[in-house]
Amino acid sequence: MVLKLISATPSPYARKVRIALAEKSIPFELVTEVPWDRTTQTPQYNPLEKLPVLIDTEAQTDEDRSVYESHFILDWVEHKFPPPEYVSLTPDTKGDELFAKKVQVITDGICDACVLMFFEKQRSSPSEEWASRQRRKVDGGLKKLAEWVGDQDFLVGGRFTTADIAAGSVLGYLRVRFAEHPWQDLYPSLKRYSDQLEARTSFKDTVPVPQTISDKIV
Ligand SMILES: N[C@@H](CCC(=O)N[C@@H](CS(=O)(=O)O)C(=O)NCC(=O)O)C(=O)O
Repeated sequence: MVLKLISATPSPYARKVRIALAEKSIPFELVTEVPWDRTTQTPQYNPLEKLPVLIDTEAQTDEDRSVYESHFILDWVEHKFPPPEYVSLTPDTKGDELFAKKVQVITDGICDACVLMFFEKQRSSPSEEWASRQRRKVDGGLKKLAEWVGDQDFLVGGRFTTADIAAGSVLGYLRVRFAEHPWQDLYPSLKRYSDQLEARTSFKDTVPVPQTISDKIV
């Protein structure tokens, strides 16, 4: 199977997929773009016009060719590349597996609120109410994440799983996109947890980088 990933340098959602593929030693071609620029390829592969999109270049049908929505891409990768040939990123018990999906609900929700805040700030007259509503979601999500992490090294089952990929990706995104957010002072153990994840090769190789958006968006 020859895989191509459409990604963007700051994307916390795409970073999840890049980390998962790296941790499972699955080779892929990385295509980096800006999904808001008119040159984006995403509409060819995702009706929602969002990245990341994982493309199975050898698929027999268009339907099978594109995999989109980061949490689903992670499930798809785990399904298509199972143990023992590939490292498992899925927790061992059904209960832990369900919890790992719940973690992604919170982490993706924090990312979604960050993206909405980012674009609200681009508007000629940003709504303070709207921005503070999104900020509450970020703060509430981080509080929950800190509660779940506690003083553990991994979120579930005592080993590295998709839950840690999702949590590490959103914390790494905050470091770059919302450096002024005081989460590292508020939650020292969450900072310890994030620092430890950022030391993994798969994280070192995928640190988010801001992008330049050429076209008008909002
Ligand atoms: N829920 C989606 C969110 C993906 C998403 O919002 N991607 C952004 C890029 S980034 O925010 O991740 O950098 C995008 O393609 N936005 C284009 C658009 O929304 O039209 C996922 O988990 O994959």
